[in-house]
Amino acid sequence: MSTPVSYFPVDDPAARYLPATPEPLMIRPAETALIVVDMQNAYASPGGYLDIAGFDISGAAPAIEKIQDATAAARAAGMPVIFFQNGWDRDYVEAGGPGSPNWHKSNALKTMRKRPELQGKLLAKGGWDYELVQALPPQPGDIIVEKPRYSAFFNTNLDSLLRARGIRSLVFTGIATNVCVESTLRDGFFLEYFGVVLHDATHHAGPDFIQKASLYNIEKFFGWVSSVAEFRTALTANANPLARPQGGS
Ligand SMILES: NC(=O)N/C=C\C(=O)O
Repeated sequence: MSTPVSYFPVDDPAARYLPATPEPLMIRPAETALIVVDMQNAYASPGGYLDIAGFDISGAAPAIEKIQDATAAARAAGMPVIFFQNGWDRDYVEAGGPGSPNWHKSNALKTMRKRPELQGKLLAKGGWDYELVQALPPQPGDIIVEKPRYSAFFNTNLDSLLRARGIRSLVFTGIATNVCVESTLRDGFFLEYFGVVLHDATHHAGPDFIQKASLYNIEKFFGWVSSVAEFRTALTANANPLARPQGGS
C-alpha cells in the first residue's frame, strides 16, 4: 500500500484511503463534498449548447452513468453532493457585455451572435438548455450552486457553503474537465481545498488530447486523479486500512 497524502493523522478510524495518482489521498467523508459540475442539457444533451457549437459530446452519456454511481456512493456515506449550474439571466446581463472577457470568449455567446435565432436559448435561466439533465436529479439534501463563470468560486457562495460544513476535500465529476472542472479545482487549490477528479465521470470540451492534458495538469500541479470505482470502494470499505487495530494491546 503506497504512502498517502493526508492533512490529518492517517490512522484516524473515520478516514478513508482513496487510491489516486500521483499518490493515494486520505479523505474524511464528513469533510469531503462530491461536486457535479454543470451536468445540464447545454453540456450533456444532443441539441444543447456544446453540441450546437460543434463540440463532441459522445463522452457525456458514459459520464452520466458514472456520476449516478458516484452520487449514490456519496449520499450513502452521508457526504454532501453539490451540483453546479452554469448560465445567466435571460437577458444575459450576468454574462457581461463587451467590457467582459467572458462576452468575447464564451462559445455560447459567440454562437448566439452568429445565429441570432438562438438568442435567449443557450444557457439562459428558465430554459431547457440551462436545466440539469433528467438522469441526474438532485435529491433532498443536495445543494445547487448557480454560477455565472467557469470557476464556481467566483460570484457565488460556494466557499462559505463549504467552510460552514467543515469541508476540506472536493471530489469532482462533470463537464468540462478542461474548463469548469479544472477552473474550480484550481481556485479550490488556492483556497486550500484538496481537489480530486474522478476521470471516468468527466468529459472534456475539445479534442481528446485536452482531457489528457487537463488530467496531467491536475495531477502534476493542483490535485489528484482517481476513478468512480476507487471512490466507491473507498467509501464502502468498513474501515481505514491504516487505522490501528482497536482493543489490541
Ligand atoms: N461547464 C463548462 O466546463 N463549460 C465550458 C464551456 C462554456 O461554458 O462555454
